[in-house]
Amino acid sequence: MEDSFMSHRSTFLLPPQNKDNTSSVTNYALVILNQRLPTYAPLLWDHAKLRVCADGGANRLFDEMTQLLHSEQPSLLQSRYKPDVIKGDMDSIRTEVLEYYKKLGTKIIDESHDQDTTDLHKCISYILDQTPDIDKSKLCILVTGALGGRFDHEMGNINVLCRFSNTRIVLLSEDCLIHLLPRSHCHKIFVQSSIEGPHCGLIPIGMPSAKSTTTGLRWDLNNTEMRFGGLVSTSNIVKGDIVTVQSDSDLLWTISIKRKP
Ligand SMILES: Nc1ncnc2c1ncn2[C@@H]1O[C@H](COP(=O)(O)OP(=O)(O)OP(=O)(O)O)[C@@H](O)[C@H]1O
Ligand SMILES: Cc1ncc(C[n+]2csc(CCO)c2C)c(N)n1
Repeated sequence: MEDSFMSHRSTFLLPPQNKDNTSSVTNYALVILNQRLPTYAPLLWDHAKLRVCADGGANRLFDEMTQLLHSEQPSLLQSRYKPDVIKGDMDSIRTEVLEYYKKLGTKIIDESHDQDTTDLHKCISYILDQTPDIDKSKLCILVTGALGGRFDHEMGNINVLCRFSNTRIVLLSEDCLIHLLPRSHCHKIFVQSSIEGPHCGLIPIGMPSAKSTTTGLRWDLNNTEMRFGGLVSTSNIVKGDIVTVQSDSDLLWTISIKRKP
């Protein structure tokens, strides 16, 4: 039974040398969206093997990484933190930023002809195209700037979780993270209490869930129904280091991220 659990660990919020070798994820990719970079962005950058900016996300990398790491010269930092790819409809990236990264060798993919998918969707498609099938189960895509800000963008970003429900994708803000718990699995969430929690939530997405069962929460669900207009589990609290979740519907898991003192 143990093997049928899908495990989740936010080790990407810990320095890479603290990474535990038991994790099923060995390959992180980073997508930077067009919202303020979180203070822990340099950490995510270090974990990632592939770094992609969604259109105006490149402006954030260019302007804000230097503010987060003020120990070094801005120009040095700008050339060190070079994205592998910038992809999107290119209506938000500044010309000077585009030219700067192009000169450094960043691949630029202009998809302004596609006005039916979001820049995040375009970036996820690119990362999946680059990942051999055999490696897809070890891939986890971290997305900064995905929450807070414009509500239509937030919902578009959550829709990407549903559209790519077979891919591990974590949406991040300064204050919390969100990912999908597909109904196909029982889930074991290893809470890294030094950096996340205790506030958390479980939210049915797309359809009501007739039966969800959890362990490890202050207000556990016990074959409980959740639906919008009825009960959804917000403002819950993790009790210990492991939370388990089982449901007949896909659920969103969200947990707070602790601010550095
Ligand atoms: N305020 C926000 N809240 C949440 N996500 C955002 C926000 N702003 C941008 N994003 C994300 O960053 C991506 C790139 O942002 P960018 O501003 O380049 O998008 P855009 O295509 O120009 O958006 P729009 O044309 O709707 O303003 C968006 O596709 C979205 O996923
Ligand atoms: C029904 C419908 N609603 C909205 C859009 C607009 N839209 C959705 S994604 C996107 C690209 C943003 O970078 C744009 C402009 C559409 N095409 N179809």
